[in-house]
Amino acid sequence: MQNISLRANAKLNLFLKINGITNFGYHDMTMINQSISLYDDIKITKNDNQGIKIIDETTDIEFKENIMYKTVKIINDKISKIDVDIEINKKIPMQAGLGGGSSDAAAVIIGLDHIYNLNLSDEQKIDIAVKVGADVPFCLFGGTKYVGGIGEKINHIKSDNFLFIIIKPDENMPTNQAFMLYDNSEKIKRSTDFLQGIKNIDLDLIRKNFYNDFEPIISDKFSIIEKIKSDFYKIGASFTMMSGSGTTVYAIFDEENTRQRAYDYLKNEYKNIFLSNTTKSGIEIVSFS
Ligand SMILES: C[C@](O)(CO)[C@H](O)COP(=O)(O)OP(=O)(O)OC[C@H]1O[C@@H](n2ccc(N)nc2=O)[C@H](O)[C@@H]1O
Ligand SMILES: Nc1ncnc2c1ncn2[C@@H]1O[C@H](COP(=O)(O)OP(=O)(O)OP(=O)(O)O)[C@@H](O)[C@H]1O
Repeated sequence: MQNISLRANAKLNLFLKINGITNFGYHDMTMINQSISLYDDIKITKNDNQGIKIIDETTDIEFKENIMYKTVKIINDKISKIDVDIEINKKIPMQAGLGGGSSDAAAVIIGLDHIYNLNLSDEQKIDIAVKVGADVPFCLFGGTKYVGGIGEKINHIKSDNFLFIIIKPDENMPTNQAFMLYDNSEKIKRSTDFLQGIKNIDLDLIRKNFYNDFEPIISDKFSIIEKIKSDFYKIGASFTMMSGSGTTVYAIFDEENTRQRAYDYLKNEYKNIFLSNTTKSGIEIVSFS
């Protein structure tokens, strides 16, 4: 195999609780994550001993700063010599709580495993993934997952197919700063007890019990979060919440008609607005040769 094209799907956090700080400074989390049909296109092509090249005309990220470069380097240094050109067409908004960079990294792990016949086990993939970023293990699998630890404990759960609208406001929120704001804030006591034994995620459960510990803190900083939520509810959303460390806000709609009407209306006010559905995996292989 000489090349492989993949879709790296974004994620939404349907539920996010921060349990505390671990010994090495990262946070222990309880999350329910969902991969969605908003994706970056990635093409990996073997080159002839030309090293690692990232071809990206869609962002200003310096190529050695790209999370995909870091990912290839880990595999190159620990597992097998890698010489590839990686082309990316970036469509997932950045610093958004959508796990875009993490999904690109996961696509690189899966793509290299295929074209270099590395035969990596799930454990080996997770091991590489967690070195790159806390959200990368989830992105390797995607679908609907109960995620624990700093992001490396992944368990499958069933869920409905949800109809989303996603709005990314102009404001950005770097993840490390969001955790710092959380650490310095007054904590709201929350419980994850109700999650014990849950086998199926449906809209009713989400509406009654789900929350995101980052939401009140990031909403305090950016009033646009509450404005988007209020606009979503006014136009018929069944549930709306901020994703991850922000600033993206998503809404779930019961009916396709209501969602389409809401989208047609809200797109006049918000330029980064996306219709999106659930996907069963985080990374999809489109073609190879
Ligand atoms: C907020 C979430 O996006 C929710 O899905 C993730 O927990 C964050 O995952 P991520 O962006 O892949 O995180 P990383 O790139 O590994 O880390 C960015 C920064 O977030 C903080 N961080 C991240 C994950 C975690 N469990 N505890 C942390 O404290 C660390 O300060 C780190 O420097
Ligand atoms: N391939 C990439 N895609 C996106 N960001 C990248 C990439 N490589 C490096 N980065 C850097 O990582 C930063 C944020 O990454 P990303 O978009 O994954 O975060 P996010 O949207 O906050 O997601 P989350 O908080 O859910 O992990 C960007 O500002 C950018 O500088």
